[in-house]
Amino acid sequence: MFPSEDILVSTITSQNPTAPTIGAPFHLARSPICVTATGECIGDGLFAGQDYSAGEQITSIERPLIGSIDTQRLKDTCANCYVWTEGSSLGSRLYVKDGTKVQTCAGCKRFRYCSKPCQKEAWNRGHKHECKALKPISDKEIPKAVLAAMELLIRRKHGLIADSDWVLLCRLDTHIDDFKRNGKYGGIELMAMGTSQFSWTQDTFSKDFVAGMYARILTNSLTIVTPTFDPLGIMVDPVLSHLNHSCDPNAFIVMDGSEAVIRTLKPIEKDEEILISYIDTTNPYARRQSELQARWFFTCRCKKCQKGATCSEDKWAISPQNLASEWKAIADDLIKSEAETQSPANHVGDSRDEKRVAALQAKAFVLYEEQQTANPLEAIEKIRVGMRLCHQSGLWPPHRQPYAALREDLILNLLSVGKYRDAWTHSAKRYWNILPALYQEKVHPLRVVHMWQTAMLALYLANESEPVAPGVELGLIAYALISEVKDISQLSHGENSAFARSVQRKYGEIATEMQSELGANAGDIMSSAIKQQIALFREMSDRVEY
Ligand SMILES: C[S@@+](CC[C@H](N)C(=O)[O-])C[C@H]1O[C@@H](n2cnc3c(N)ncnc32)[C@H](O)[C@@H]1O
Repeated sequence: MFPSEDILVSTITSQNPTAPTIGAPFHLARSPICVTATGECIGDGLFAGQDYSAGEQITSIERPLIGSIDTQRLKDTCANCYVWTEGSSLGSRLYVKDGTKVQTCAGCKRFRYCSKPCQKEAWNRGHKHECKALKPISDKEIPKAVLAAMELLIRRKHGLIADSDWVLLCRLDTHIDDFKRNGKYGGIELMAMGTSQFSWTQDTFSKDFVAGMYARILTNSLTIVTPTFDPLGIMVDPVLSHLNHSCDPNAFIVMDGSEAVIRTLKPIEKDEEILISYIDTTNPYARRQSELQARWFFTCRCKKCQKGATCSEDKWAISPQNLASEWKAIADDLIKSEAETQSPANHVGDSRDEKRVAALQAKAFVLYEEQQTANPLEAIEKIRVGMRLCHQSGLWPPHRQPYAALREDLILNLLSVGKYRDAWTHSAKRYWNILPALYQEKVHPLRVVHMWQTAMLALYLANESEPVAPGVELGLIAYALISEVKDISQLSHGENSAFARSVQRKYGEIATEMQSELGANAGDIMSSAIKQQIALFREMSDRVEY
C-alpha cells in the first residue's frame, strides 16, 4: 500500500514538465495552446523532437496503459488485443484472421479473449486482481469509464503501474472545477464511490482522489479504434493523453490491434507542437466549439478556429438571403416549434435569414442524430429525409455537414440491408465530391479507409452478372483504387501495419488474376481501359438524386 497518494500527486503536479531528451521523437512541455481567457498557460502538450514529413511515424506505443471496451463491443472484441471479431463495414475486416472468435473469462464473465496468450497477457497485466473484484458484480452493467478507473486503481494498488507512468497520468488536468460549475460533479462523486467500492481500493485511495481520477478519465481518454476507425472503447495513456487538440491537426493516432501509433498528417518541424483532433473537424465552427467546450472545457483557438466561421466547413452553396420562400416558411415554423434551433451549436449569424438557415441546419443535425439509434430500414428513411432537406433547400454543398455524414451513414445502412448498387452510386459521389473536400491531405487515414471501402464494394459488385451501368467494369475500377490505397496506406497506416499488409495482399491477388486473364500485354491493355473506366466512375457520381 502507498503511504498517501494524495501527497504524491500534489508534489507531482507542481513539478515542471520533463526536459527534452536529445534524439527523442517527442518531448513534453508547457503548451501555448492551453491558455485561460487571461492568457495564463495551464497545460502541457507533446512537441516534435525532430523534423517530420507528412505520413511519418512519430512514435508507437505498444499498448495504451488502460483500455476499456464499449459495453456493446465487450461481447465480440478481445479485451487484450482489441481484435473486433464481428465488424459491419464492407472491407474493414480483411486484416482479421478468418474464424477468429472470443471466449468469456470464466471468472469475471465480463471480458472476452481471442486466444490463450491474450488471456494470459491480460491476466499478468492485472486482470488476476481485477477478476476477483469483478466476479461478484458480473450481472451488473458497468460504464466503460468506471471499468477504466477500476483497472487503473487496482493495478496501481498492486504495484502494476510504474511510478513514471503514474506521475505523468496524475499531471493531467482533472477539470474538477469545471465539473462543479456545470453541475456534473455530483454524478462524478457517485461514480467514484462505485469505483472505489467495486475495486476494493478504499484502503489505498481517498474518496477525493478517486473522484479526481474518474474526472481525469472523462476528460483525457481517447477512442480505441480498429485500423478502419470503427470505435471500440476508450483508452487512457500517460503519453497519448497529453496530446492537445487542433481542428486543423498535424497528426493523428492510428491503431493496429492494441498498438497505438502517432503519425503525421502534415510536415512538422522540430519543437512544433504535435496536435491531433478530438472531434469531427469537418463540422462547422460553432458546432466544433460547442462540442469542445461541453466535453473538454476549452475554447479552441487553433489556426482554423482563429479564422472563425469562414472556412470551407461553414460555406453554404447559396447565400442565406437567397433561400427560396417555401424554405423560409419551413424554417420559420421550425424556429417556433423546435428548441434545438436556438442551440449555440447551430449558430450561423444574427440576421433573420441566418437564423432561418440555422434552424434548417438544426433540423438536419437532429435527423442525423435520430437515425443513429434506428434499425437500418428506419435509419435509411430518416437519412433520406435529412438528405432531401440539405439538397432541396439548395443550401448545402455535398461536403457540408451533416449532409456528408448522412450520406456516410446511408452507405453503411444500405450495405447492411444488401442494397449494394445504391450504396455504390453514393460511394462514387463520396469519392469524387466529398472525400477530397473533407480530408485535404492525401495521407488522411479516414480518406484512405473510405477509398478502401469503395474499392471493396466495387470488387464485390464486379462479380454480379449485370453491370452497374452500361460499359462499366467495376473490376478495373477496383484494381485502380486498390493500387492507389496500396501506396498511400504505407503513409497513413505504416508499411508494416496489418491494414497496409492486407491491402498489399489483396492487390497481389487481383494483379495476378488480371495478368492471367489478359496475358503478356496486361499492363498496356489495363492502363488505357482504366482511364476510360475512371471517367465512367466519375460520371456515376452525378447519378444520385441528392
Ligand atoms: C487530453 S488533455 C491534453 C493534456 C492537457 N493539455 C494537460 O496538460 O492536462 C485535454 C485537455 O487539454 C486542454 N486542451 C487540449 N487542446 C486544447 C486546445 N486546442 N486549446 C485549449 N486547451 C486545450 C483542455 O484543457 C482539455 O480538456
